[in-house]
Amino acid sequence: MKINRPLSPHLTIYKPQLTSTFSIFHRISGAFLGAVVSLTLSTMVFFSIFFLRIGDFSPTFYYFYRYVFPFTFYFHWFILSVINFTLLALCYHMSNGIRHLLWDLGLFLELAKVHTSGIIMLFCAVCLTVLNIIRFYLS
Ligand code: HEM
Repeated sequence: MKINRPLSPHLTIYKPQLTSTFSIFHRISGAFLGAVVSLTLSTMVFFSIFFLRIGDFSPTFYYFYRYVFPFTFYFHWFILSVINFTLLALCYHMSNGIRHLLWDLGLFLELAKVHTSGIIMLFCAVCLTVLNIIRFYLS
């Protein structure tokens, strides 16, 4: 029997909520950070093995820069976008992660406090991101 009803979890009929939106972005930022970390590590492993320098993960590795330089020269806009986006994801994930850890301690679990801590978390995440991006460009 085919019933033409929407499937659970009915995302399209829900009014967007602060709680669910922050939760979804916590997962998305966690997955994004995981992808960035594993891609960075696997690139380093690849270069280490490729030049028979197995186990050398040092970013001061000469050949790493020699072959990566042309790429960074032509695609610097892409690399800078990934770095800035990673900083945003990390600052958001860390700020919201601290909020999660406070909940795990049994703190701020009332609905009003969940909303207030969400606004504070967003403010901290934006400030941290801006400060980190300024620091990145000044260094
Ligand atoms: C590169 C660093 C990080 C990566 C790759 C990462 C990745 C992840 C992923 C994939 C999840 C699962 C998300 C889900 O399934 O909903 C997660 C959850 C979590 N992360 Fe991170 N994370 C990182 C850094 C941090 C930092 C710095 C904090 C600091 C507080 C943090 C706190 C948490 C917490 C508390 C959870 C559990 C949230 C829950 O109970 O649902 N993470 N992380």
